Amino acid sequence: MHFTATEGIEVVGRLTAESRYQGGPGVIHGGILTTAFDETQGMACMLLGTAVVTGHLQIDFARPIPLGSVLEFRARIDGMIRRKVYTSSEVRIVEGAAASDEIVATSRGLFLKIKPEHFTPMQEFVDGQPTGLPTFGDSTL
Ligand SMILES: CCCCCCCCCCCCCCCC(=O)SCCNC(=O)CCNC(=O)[C@H](O)C(C)(C)COP(=O)(O)OP(=O)(O)OC[C@H]1O[C@@H](n2cnc3c(N)ncnc32)[C@H](O)[C@@H]1OP(=O)(O)O
Repeated sequence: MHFTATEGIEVVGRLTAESRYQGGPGVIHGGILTTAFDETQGMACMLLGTAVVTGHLQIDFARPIPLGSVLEFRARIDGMIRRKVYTSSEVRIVEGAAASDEIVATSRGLFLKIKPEHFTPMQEFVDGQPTGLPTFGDSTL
């Protein structure tokens, strides 16, 4: 996914529901949608200039999303208390047969600010090369 910062602490990202993302027949898998929300809300947190990890994420799947749809995610920071960053996000189908202004799924997530050394104990278990800290704009999904 590629992300763009908009006004305030908000980001927008797009994802095409490709065939390999199928869950039920003809529709996107809920886990893929959940991952995309995680990525989008994590990217919103990056606007704070600090690393975070997801502590809690809850998704409401409001409508089935047909494969082939282009999805637009919007995420923002709702508030911060100590290391806790509260975020929310919603997604619409912006291209494809089911495109409309209707929100098809929503998400709320709690992210925790961490220090980079959070990942140090895990590095020796990585299968392959760790990719390092991400920069704002692109994620691996
Ligand atoms: C270095 C760069 C990294 C990446 C930079 C961003 C990159 C962006 C790019 C794209 C975006 C990617 C986005 C994907 C991001 C993942 O997918 S990360 C992978 C999935 N998440 C994890 O692996 C996290 C695993 N869990 C943990 O490591 C630890 O549980 C945590 C989350 C760090 C918290 O542990 P801790 O630091 O010991 O925190 P702790 O002191 O217990 O609690 C602090 C506060 O948080 C609250 N809290 C903690 N956990 C929870 C919870 N689950 N529910 C509710 N409250 C909680 C506590 O109650 C406490 O509250 P207060 O007392 O302050 O009121």
